[in-house]
Amino acid sequence: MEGIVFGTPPRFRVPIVSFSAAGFKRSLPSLGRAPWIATDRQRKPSPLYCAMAEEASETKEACCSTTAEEKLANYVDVSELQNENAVEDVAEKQGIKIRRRPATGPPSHHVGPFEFRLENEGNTPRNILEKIIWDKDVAISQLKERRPLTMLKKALENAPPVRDFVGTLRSSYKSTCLPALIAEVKKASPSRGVLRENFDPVEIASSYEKNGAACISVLTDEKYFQGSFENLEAIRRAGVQCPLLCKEFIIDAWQIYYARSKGADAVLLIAAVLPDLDIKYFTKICNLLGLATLVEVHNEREMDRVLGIEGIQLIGINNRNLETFKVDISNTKKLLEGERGELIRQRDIIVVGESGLFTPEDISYVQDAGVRAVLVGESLIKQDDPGKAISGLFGKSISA
Ligand SMILES: O=C(O)c1ccccc1NCC(=O)[C@H](O)[C@H](O)COP(=O)(O)O
Repeated sequence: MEGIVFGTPPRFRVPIVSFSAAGFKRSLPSLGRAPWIATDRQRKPSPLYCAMAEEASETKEACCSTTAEEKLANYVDVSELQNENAVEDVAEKQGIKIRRRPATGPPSHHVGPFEFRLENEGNTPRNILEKIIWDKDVAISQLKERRPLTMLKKALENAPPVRDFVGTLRSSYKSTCLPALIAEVKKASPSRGVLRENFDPVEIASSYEKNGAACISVLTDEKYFQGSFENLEAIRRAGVQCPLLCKEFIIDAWQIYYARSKGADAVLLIAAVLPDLDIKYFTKICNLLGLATLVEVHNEREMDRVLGIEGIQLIGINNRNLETFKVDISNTKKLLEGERGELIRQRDIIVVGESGLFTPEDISYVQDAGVRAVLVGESLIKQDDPGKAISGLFGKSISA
């Protein structure tokens, strides 16, 4: 039975819950036709729609000939959006298990003389990735208050020119016949704790560049990776020429503008977190800003979803399960076998092998699987001189 509302005194008002075979299951009333029509206090307008509406309305100012609606329609097939039920419903249909934010209300509810606990529902993240996303959702809301999109767009007028992230990977692969290296500036991580106490991001990035890295990945999440946007900006300002990937958990278009304003040349979009429409729209924003997008997958379903999205040039296969932390480099081989690999080759999509790469044998293994770039953090950052460790990773020097 759906939607039983208990007749409780106002101060114990509980969200609509429903009984189900699995015990109490919080049933959210399905949304109206557009995802931004919130019928539950937890449902905020989807960042996707807000960004589109904001972008469209701003564009309306910029070029009055194009109406906001026309601009909106240019980005995505608006009917997709209007037909979209709850963001969560769409995510569920696409196999996305990461919920964008906690369900409403405390984990336990009093109904008359009874106390009901909605175990495993509501406000307990199921894994670290979901916890990271929930915290990110709150943090971005606060950042947007302080630095509205209009301010960011103004700041972009003075941003350094964007560098060609994808083109640099292609050139590197062509000149060395080895996977291009995206070397990662990462102080800590949830799975490995602090990787490097003596952490000077500019020194590390410069050493990576000197020893043949094609591009550099910079963790900007503070809470779980001890990274920062200041690190990204400092590396850019220090004169490092390698194109920079802003390694951030992107859930809102605002973050893309912010990354660009801090000197990023590419951003990461995680298929385990973002529905297809978000990936599609965020990729369009990146194209508008000249940024590359690295769309990260971990399983076949995510790979098939991303291959169904037009305009994707760069796909990262993460060998690390971001929910369990299990690392298995055979995951790269598995996702590049058969038709998937064929389609990727036909489209000339660059695949990046990510995580768990430590030896020349690991590099050969993923290269034989079909990757033309690798993203490596731990095996380099833990060495005394992370840059000098690059030759050990490839079995020879890759610097020009
Ligand atoms: O590394 C983690 O613990 C982690 C946890 C949750 C989300 C993302 C996480 N890592 C990001 C990465 O994927 C790695 O930093 C990157 O692929 C490099 O991996 P490695 O070479 O194994 O450091």
